[in-house]
Amino acid sequence: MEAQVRQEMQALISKLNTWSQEYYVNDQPTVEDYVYDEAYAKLLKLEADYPDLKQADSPTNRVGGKVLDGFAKVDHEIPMLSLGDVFSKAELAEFTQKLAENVGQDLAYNCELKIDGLAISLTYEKGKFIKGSTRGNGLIGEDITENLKTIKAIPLTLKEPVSVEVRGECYMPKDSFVKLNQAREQEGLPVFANPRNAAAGSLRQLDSKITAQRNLSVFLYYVMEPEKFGITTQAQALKQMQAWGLKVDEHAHLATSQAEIDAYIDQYHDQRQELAYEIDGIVLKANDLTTQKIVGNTVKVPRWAIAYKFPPDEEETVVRDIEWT
Ligand SMILES: NC(=O)c1c(N)nc(OC2CCCC2)nc1O[C@@H]1CCC[C@@H]1O
Repeated sequence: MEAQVRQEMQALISKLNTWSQEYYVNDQPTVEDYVYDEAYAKLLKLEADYPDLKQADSPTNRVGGKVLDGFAKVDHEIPMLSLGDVFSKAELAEFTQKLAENVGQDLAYNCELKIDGLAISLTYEKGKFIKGSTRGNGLIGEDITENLKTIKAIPLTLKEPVSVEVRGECYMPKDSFVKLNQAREQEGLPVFANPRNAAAGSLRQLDSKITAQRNLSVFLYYVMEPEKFGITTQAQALKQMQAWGLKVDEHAHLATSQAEIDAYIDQYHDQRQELAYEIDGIVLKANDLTTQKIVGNTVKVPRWAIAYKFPPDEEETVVRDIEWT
């Protein structure tokens, strides 16, 4: 009997985890929501009837029971760096010009959208998600593992049993942000100023059941110790993370000229309204990881990457310029 129940549980878990990966990571669902919900309810019932048969990678483990009374601190052995900013294509060209002179050759740059969220770190041990934290001040962050486990875009188990730390951005999609603020207005609660603040507030909940309701998502953009996995470029790092089952923004583009970089900026400055999430610019990274190592970092930011920030939207400045007497 037990073996049969365990088998039924494992069948449900693998279907639910596959459907979750398709919907939340690949954004390509293959079943309707009610199919997922029915299977999830069946699994919950089985786990209630046979609690000691509950499996470790069951999706029901995503929403923990306990409410924390604080967040433990996490030491980032390798600091979580920030990014230097430029605000014009001219400044950006200066940056790439200087870097090319410094390195003695023209570089290929991996262009990525700059997701307007908050930086997080995820640690997997033999493919299992075991710890997640905020960037904090770059050296010390907060352990928010319980809250990150509720985010369905973060797989609890990778497709390969690798032990790796990855870093990325946690964000709240635009439509979730609008719905959340409408609900808060209904309840007479203060609304969030922007999706970034809403994501930060949602990740800092001591009760992970609240985080679970906030529809957060993530994009991963960094593999720690890439040489351990034979990764030699940033483009390859993104591909490898996707192969492991991690969510990576598909808008990245490898540019080999300033013209290509400028075209990428124009493309996404225009298209950003259509994106399901807010971006505040683009991030340029020297694609070759050996070059990154040679160029190195300052205390706060890498010398091999830069953020180009979009100018604030026109309508915003118009509002700001009006004398509100
Ligand atoms: N917000 C982003 O989309 C983003 C990105 N696509 N790529 C990076 O690369 C890191 C790697 C080393 C230093 C910056 N950082 C990003 O955001 C930074 C992280 C910390 C402050 C910014 O949010």
